[in-house]
Amino acid sequence: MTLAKICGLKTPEALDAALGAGAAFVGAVTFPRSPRHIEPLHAATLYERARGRAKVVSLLVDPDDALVTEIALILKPDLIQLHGHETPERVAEVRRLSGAGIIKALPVSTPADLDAAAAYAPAVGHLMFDARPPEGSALPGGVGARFDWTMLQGRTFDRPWFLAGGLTPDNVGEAIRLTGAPLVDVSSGVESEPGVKDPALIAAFMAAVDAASPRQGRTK
Ligand SMILES: O=C(O)c1ccccc1NCC(=O)[C@H](O)[C@H](O)COP(=O)(O)O
Repeated sequence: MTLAKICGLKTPEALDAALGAGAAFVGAVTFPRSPRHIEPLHAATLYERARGRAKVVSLLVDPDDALVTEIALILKPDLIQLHGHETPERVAEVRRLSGAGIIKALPVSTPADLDAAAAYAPAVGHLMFDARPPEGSALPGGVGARFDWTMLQGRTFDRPWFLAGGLTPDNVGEAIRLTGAPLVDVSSGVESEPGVKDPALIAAFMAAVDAASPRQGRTK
């Protein structure tokens, strides 16, 4: 059974589409350079509708202590996704400061990149393998780039892991079948333009995840 996270949700319509389609995780990006950026106070109000329906994830990039504390107090996420250059020590510090679970995203372009996971496992609840963005990319994630998924075949990790990067309704089934990913994450693959989520693409993505990995007992 593969569960899905829809990332970069910043409107009630987009969040409702993800929740209605059965996303297990919903993500708020707080990173001003991103077209998906949402301020902590706005996210706190918006994500109230997700409580008890999906895990609320706050995505941060190399956050300082003040931002971690603000997010923890105002948004109260179930999980913080760290998508920058955070060391294992910094990840442990963010966990302590926030009291939230941690997803550490690791950029992947070669099999050796997967080896970094071992050092993070003690400090995190989840790992995320995301495509390393192309050189010169304005963002460290959410750019629709993918990596060679066959690198994950035969690999095991000490924590549940998300596959991310370039997933779409058309390719997520193949990605799950090739890798056995227990969790998948998508952003630009369910958008009509950068930062604008498309409810029909969200529904199609979730249907494709279900088709590749039926979820037991799901009613919608
Ligand atoms: O989505 C963003 O704008 C973003 C900004 C800064 C760091 C990470 C970001 N997104 C990371 C995600 O969680 C994406 O879902 C993941 O990288 C996959 O993105 P995509 O290839 O667009 O599906």
